[in-house]
Amino acid sequence: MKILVATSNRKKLRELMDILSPYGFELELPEETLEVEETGTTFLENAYLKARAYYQRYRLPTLAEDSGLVVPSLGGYPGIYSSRFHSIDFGGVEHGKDPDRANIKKLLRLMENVEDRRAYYYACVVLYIGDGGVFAEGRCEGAISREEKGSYGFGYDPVFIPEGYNKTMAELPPEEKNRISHRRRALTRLLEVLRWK
Ligand SMILES: O=P(O)(O)OP(=O)(O)OP(=O)(O)OC[C@H]1O[C@@H](n2cnc3c(O)ncnc32)[C@H](O)[C@@H]1O
Ligand SMILES: [Mg+2]
Repeated sequence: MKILVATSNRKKLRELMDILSPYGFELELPEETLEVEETGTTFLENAYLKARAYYQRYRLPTLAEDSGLVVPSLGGYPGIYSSRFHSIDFGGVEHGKDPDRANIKKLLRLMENVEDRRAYYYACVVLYIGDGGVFAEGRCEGAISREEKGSYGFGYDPVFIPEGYNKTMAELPPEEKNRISHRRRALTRLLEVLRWK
């Protein structure tokens, strides 16, 4: 089954493809990426906004995903703001050409004196097929380290230590991340909802 993927993040796309290709899905990138404003107040709303925007443009079954890092001791931040955390309230951090690094820098600074370092990744995936769609969510529990380590993955992976590991997500090879990630869990549930597996 051919599915359009509503994302502008190449690394996210790679992970979605690696997870879904064994199930016979052919993920296609849109000819043109759309600038979709993520104005929703939840991951689910934002995933729908992205899916719907691409569906309206291309009229193909569309998969979108909205994800982020949730840190309860920061009141849930960065949460739905994860990709642009460096630029929102309590003091921006110089963006440069590397928003992921700026986000991490800000997170570590805010957590300098925070003892409770528990955090989780969250992903909401939506398969949109016209009048509506199906969605599923997944979580990956862990904690925020005090320093960056590793170079695999993207986003907050260099400071996210998944539960049961003493390495950061960025130190785990892609196959290992894709086995335990929030993205994997959300997609597995989606396939179950679709009775695909
Ligand atoms: O909206 P699209 O175009 O799909 O791409 P995006 O990167 O903006 O994606 P999101 O809006 O869903 O924001 C997700 C952010 O959450 C963080 N994040 C999500 N999944 C992650 C993962 O597996 N590893 C590390 N950080 C992750 C990272 O900062 C992402 O930029
Ligand atoms: Mg986004």
